[in-house]
Amino acid sequence: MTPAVSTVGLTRRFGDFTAVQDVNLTVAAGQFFGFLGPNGAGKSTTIKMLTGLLAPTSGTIEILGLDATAHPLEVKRQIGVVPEGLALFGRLTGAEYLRFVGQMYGLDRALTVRRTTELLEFMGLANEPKKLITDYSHGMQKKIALAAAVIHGPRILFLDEPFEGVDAIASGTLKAMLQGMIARGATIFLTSHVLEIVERLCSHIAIIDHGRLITHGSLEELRAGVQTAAAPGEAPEHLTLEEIFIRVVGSRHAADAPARELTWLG
Ligand SMILES: Nc1ncnc2c1ncn2[C@@H]1O[C@H](COP(=O)(O)OP(=O)(O)OP(=O)(O)O)[C@@H](O)[C@H]1O
Repeated sequence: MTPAVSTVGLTRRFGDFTAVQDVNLTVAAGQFFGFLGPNGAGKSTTIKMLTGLLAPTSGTIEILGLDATAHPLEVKRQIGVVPEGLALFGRLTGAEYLRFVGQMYGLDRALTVRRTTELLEFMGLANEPKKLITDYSHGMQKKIALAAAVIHGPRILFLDEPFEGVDAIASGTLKAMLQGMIARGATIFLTSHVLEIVERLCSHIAIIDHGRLITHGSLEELRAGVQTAAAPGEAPEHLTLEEIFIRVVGSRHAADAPARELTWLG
């Protein structure tokens, strides 16, 4: 089956600095994929390239079998994105913004209006219809960005830190929505530092560090990769994703860790 996302040698430089280096990544269609890494590892830069917000320096990207550079519009029709910086139109109300986005995707007016109403209610944003997006709280802005990313029914959803700043109740609703999309055959590509959520939602994981992909596979494969051999008769350790992440990434950073005590603090 054609992968949802496939990159070969994906690289992005900013001047002399290489933010993403030679990344070969495959995400099968229908996967709930978690893209992890420490701060500054290259996650947002990679998502921006996959979604056409940033040009790669070199390498290729295929989205659902389409070359993303050669077919940018076809690709954009199939994907939804909640980028790092959200990029909303603050002077519009939530409803105005969703109607605008729906029409940009070519949905007819009646469908756009229907989905706008459904999405605002679903996200708990229907109570203050006159409020401008610029006056939304951070969590509300995340929700309207997510609503805009799904209004056209994308086959792949790219989410950069979707749960950051979203309250527990809304986060439960969002998780249910994402799981529903997966059940109906969509692919979700997600970055998050909340590893507990990633562990609960994602079946496949990649970890990037200093711009390079360091591991890539199902959660079970990652677990097996770092598992210490169990003694005969002893059950193998059941490592959480957080423990796996710390073992894989932490060991690479141990050498450059600063002194662990701030003696002037009390
Ligand atoms: N426009 C830019 N110009 C120069 N450097 C950049 C630019 N964008 C990103 N970088 C650098 O590229 C590296 C990767 O950044 P990126 O935002 O992709 O990291 P990230 O993994 O998303 O981090 P975080 O988890 O902190 O959001 C960082 O060192 C960052 O400073």
